Amino acid sequence: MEAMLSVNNVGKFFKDKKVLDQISFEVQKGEIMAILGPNGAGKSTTIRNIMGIMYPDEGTVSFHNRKEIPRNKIGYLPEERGLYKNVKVMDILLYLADLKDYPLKKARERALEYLKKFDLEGKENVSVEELSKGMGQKVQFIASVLHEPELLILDEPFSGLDPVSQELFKEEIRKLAKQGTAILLSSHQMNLVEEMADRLFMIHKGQKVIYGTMDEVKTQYANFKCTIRGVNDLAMLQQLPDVHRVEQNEGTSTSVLYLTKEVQPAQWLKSLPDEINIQELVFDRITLHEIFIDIATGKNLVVEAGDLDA
Ligand SMILES: Nc1ncnc2c1ncn2[C@@H]1O[C@H](COP(=O)(O)OP(=O)(O)OP(=O)(O)O)[C@@H](O)[C@H]1O
Repeated sequence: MEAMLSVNNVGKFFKDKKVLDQISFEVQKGEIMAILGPNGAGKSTTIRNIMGIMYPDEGTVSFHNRKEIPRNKIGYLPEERGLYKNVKVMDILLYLADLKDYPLKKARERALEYLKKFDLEGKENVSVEELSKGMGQKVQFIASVLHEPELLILDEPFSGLDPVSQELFKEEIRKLAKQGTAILLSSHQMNLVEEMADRLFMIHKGQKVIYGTMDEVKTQYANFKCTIRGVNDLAMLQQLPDVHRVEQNEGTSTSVLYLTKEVQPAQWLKSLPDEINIQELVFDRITLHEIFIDIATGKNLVVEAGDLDA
């Protein structure tokens, strides 16, 4: 795979506080790479260092192995939304495309296609201030991709979108990756990340905690869990083999049994005692959402953490 963007041992200080420490990852051509982490973990600072809004105190950022980051090859949807208010939609799109040296005729054609695709047909002469929040976000997304960037950085692209618009964005992001765009996606919506990302980098307190493909992360970090509906005694469940932790929510008859890494699913299921009350049983792995909460809170659902050497 071809690395479009390489972040190498990046460190960043704000006064005496080190907010990024030895951050290294790559974004490859045609992949969706997610950058995740709790609030204040360092995601935006990482992105700002990539975008040249600020510069790393340690380490390097390179694009196609070159230190010069060509701005016209990058598309960026920042977390802070906001386009010039008193300008027509098409005018702002063409202005931004022109800043990226993109041919205007082609930009206009692509803008009209995108407006149609995002249900904004006929809005090209509407002033940006007349758009709803979601519509404004769609226009800003269009602005970030209009010039056919090789690397697209999307900071919380789904926030504030209705489910239909989320689907449109998802579809478009997947399509761009398929066409070869390298995509760096920052999002707190774990279900969407789980669905979309090929690889992920998780940062916590400015340091790497997970880096690998979604499959590797699931296999290595997402231990199995078994959800049983049925009235059962907590102590009995806790004594079952390979049970790491049991959660029972008050007022429901559902128990979630978190299992150890070594568990053999088929053997474990066979070993369940006859007296256990099972109305429903689901056996699956913990979700990315649970992995995230585990790391952010130290809840210890994930038994081991480290590098996947992806
Ligand atoms: N301009 C700044 N001056 C001083 N400290 C800063 C500055 N920008 C960010 N920080 C600090 O750097 C750390 C990382 O912040 P950053 O905004 O990168 O986190 P984040 O992962 O993007 O969080 P969120 O999910 O809340 O957007 C935080 O401790 C934050 O307080």
